[in-house]
Amino acid sequence: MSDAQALQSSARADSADAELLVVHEATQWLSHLNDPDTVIGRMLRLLSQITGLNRGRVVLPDASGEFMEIRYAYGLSSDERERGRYRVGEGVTGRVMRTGQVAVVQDIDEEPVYLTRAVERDTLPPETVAFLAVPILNEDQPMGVLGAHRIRERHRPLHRDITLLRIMAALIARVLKVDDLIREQTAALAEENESLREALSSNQEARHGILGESPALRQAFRQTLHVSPTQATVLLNGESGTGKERFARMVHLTSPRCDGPFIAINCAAIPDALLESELFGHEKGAFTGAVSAKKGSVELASGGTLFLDEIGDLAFDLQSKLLHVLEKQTIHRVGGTKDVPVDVRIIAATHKNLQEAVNQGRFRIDLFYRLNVFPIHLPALRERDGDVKLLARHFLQVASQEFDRNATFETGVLDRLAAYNWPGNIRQLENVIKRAVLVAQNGWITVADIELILTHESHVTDHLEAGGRPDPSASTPGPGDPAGMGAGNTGPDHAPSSSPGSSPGSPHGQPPGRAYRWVREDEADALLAALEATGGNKTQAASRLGMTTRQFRYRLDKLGLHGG
Ligand SMILES: Nc1ncnc2c1ncn2[C@@H]1O[C@H](COP(=O)(O)OP(=O)(O)OP(=O)(O)O)[C@@H](O)[C@H]1O
Repeated sequence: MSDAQALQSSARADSADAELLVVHEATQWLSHLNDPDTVIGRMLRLLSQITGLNRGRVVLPDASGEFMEIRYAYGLSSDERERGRYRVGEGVTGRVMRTGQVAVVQDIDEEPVYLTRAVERDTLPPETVAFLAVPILNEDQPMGVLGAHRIRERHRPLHRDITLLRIMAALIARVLKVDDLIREQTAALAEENESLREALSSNQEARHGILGESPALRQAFRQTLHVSPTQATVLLNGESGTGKERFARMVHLTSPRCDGPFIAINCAAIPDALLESELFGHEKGAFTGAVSAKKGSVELASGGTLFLDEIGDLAFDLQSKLLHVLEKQTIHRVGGTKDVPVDVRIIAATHKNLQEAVNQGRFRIDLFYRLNVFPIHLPALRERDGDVKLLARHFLQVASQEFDRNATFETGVLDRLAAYNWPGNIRQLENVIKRAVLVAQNGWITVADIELILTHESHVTDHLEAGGRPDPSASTPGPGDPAGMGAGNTGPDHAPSSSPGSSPGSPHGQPPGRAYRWVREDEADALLAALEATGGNKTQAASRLGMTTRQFRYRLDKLGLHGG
């Protein structure tokens, strides 16, 4: 039966019929339990329209449990609803909530406990008005109050109205209980959903070898996932060893170009004269030694992604040529006469403040704008709250497997590691853990082992600082990579003489803004011992010392050792 039909019927109904009608209708709506606004709203409307119990309201405790507020009502304005706020125990409604007993106020004008707070007296009929309030009970405990006004001079006996209100309160209790249950379950599902989403996203991070829970890292991760599906050029900025290449690979692997090539070039590692042909290729006979034509990295990366590390070190004339690639998607091979079309996405990285390099006239502003379309800052390890311990545990596991050891951190080691400043960031931490695994006695990495390694690290730092350094424009506040024996930047990849950014004023002819670790005489023993232990296998010996084979060879060479 519709509400309108119910109303028509009410005109004919005597008082008993009216009660039955209300109860019958109310139970019909219980199938809409998941919508308490509608169900309770309709119940209150029926009470008013059929039985004359007016301005019905359901008053429930708020989140504090100390106050009650009108949550559902019929015939009250929004102002009146808002005013209907009572402390538990206060007024008639508050008392019903506290005692769990029915309250009958025969004449609201005569009852001092009645507050006249929600509905002002002059908005009510002039004749005597009664107020009835019944508890809404959940297993005998009041969970709220149902109240309504009643004109006292009427034919329906009071006790029948009270009974009707009690029945309605019982039905409302059901509705509210189900609503609570739905809310609880929805919150639990939302929480589960959130943790699944988190797990999924950290799985994705793990899949790309990027570990870390710190907000700073997760922000960089989110930005990366946001930009990767597009074709936008990305500029990664962060100190050495913060994972710029890792992130560049992730952009590629999560982009539509993932099936194409990923080519990485370190602009600081290749002399200017070679870098042009390395990037753009050359034609046969373009220069002495160009015995055949060769494609450059930009061409080789066509259909995929080109990662240009240390872009701040790119020589000025090459900056123009790179700009040309970005603008025209064509390249010009050295010694060539025609433009070759390419389809490449560029990701650049720098540890320098490029904006400052632009201000100082060392970097083209137009190229800067082209590259800086979507900058992502990779936080230094010391800015990644909690990540040192997480990464240390990870590298311990990796190094233990690599060196076939079963190493464990002694208590206190993780705290010591977390307190260190890590100027060489994740690469430095990785190398420190490798070395710790190698020196560990009986499988225990002690605080003393770590102290020793970190002291060595600090000496390297001091050495670098004493040797002069950082370009004030560098974003790196400390030495770029004092990562000790295995420092990734040491060696031919970063040979000072090969840097196009070398400045005559920089110490040892190092490129500005980057600190390099020099090969130390006292490393000779360690190199030879590693060689001996691995039967002369340089790859394994390098790995024992946490270096690449190239770095290992470079050191042997510099120290005049030939290692068999
Ligand atoms: N979030 C990470 N989780 C685990 N390993 C990481 C993470 N970030 C970087 N690494 C590791 O740290 C080392 C340095 O990373 P990467 O070479 O990407 O740094 P980079 O910023 O490009 O350094 P550089 O500027 O010196 O080239 C690598 O061995 C890399 O695998």
